[in-house]
Amino acid sequence: MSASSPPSPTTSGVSSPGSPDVVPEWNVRHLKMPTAPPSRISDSPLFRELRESVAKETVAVTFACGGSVPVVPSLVDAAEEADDEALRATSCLPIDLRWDSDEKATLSSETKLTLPLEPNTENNLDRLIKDMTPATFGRGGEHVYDESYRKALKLDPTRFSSTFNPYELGIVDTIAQTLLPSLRHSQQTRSVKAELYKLNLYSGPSGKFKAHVDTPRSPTQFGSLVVCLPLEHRGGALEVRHKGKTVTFDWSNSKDDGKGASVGWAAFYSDCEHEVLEVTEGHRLTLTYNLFCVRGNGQLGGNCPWLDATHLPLYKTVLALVQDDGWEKGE
Ligand SMILES: O=C(O)CCC(=O)C(=O)O
Ligand SMILES: [Fe+2]
Repeated sequence: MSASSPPSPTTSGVSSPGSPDVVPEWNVRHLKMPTAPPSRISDSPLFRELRESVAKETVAVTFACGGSVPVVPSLVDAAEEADDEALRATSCLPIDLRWDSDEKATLSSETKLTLPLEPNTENNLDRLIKDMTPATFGRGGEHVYDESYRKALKLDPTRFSSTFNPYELGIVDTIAQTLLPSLRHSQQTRSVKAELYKLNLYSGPSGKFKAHVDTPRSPTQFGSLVVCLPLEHRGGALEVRHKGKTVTFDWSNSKDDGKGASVGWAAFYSDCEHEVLEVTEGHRLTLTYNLFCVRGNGQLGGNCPWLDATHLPLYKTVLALVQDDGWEKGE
């Protein structure tokens, strides 16, 4: 599944009829920006910056990406109407969240939330807040809790589960194509693995995480993914910075803004400074994932211990063929 595939090749694409090994390619580095179009816009410093940025390494300027997925009560209608399976990836169902409580004798119905919040479930949100613990951060090799720097709560992934799946919605594919584009046509195939790291809650007033850079968990971690679940709040924009540029992801929302519920997401490289601005009202509830560059599955041959070849439909045919006398004699 691919949420955003590159446009088909144009004159700038490399296409070689008769040579199946050469895949037609759309690569932004092959794009020729118009040279000095006869309009005032070409003199604009912004146009010049855009031209220079595209001409340089695209990777160097695309340090973050993100989007939002509308939440709909049911997927069936929209998909049937358009008769298009791909439509399923452009919206998602309300998200169920379940967690373990330390409180004795808690009913499972009390440790479940559906987001956007269903009527009369505010008590469950209160329960979740009680069951979460203060979120620390790394300082000088230690985990510290300092509300003047980070005011948030957390739950470890061993203590909760959710129905949200960034793979199903094409978010992980989009990240791979946007943040690892240079690998798209390399001989080595690689994929992105998103590993759930935490559930975090930044509440108003004054929930925040001041400017910091995340610590990669391993040499293969290249970034982070933040997913903002549909819960009403104001403030709490995420700012991601790299080489003097800032990209802002503002997922604040309320029932009255007429926008409809959605899930916001942002991904960025590990070396980007980022900051969660103060949440002024409500609750900003997020899932965070560590993003790893992993071996892709483009080269199954010889390295696929989990695939049992004896269950492939052609196995018996090939077996019969190699056991045939004629085969051994090379006839
Ligand atoms: O919630 C966010 O937008 C970012 C959180 C963050 O920076 C972190 O958990 O390290
Ligand atoms: Fe962070």
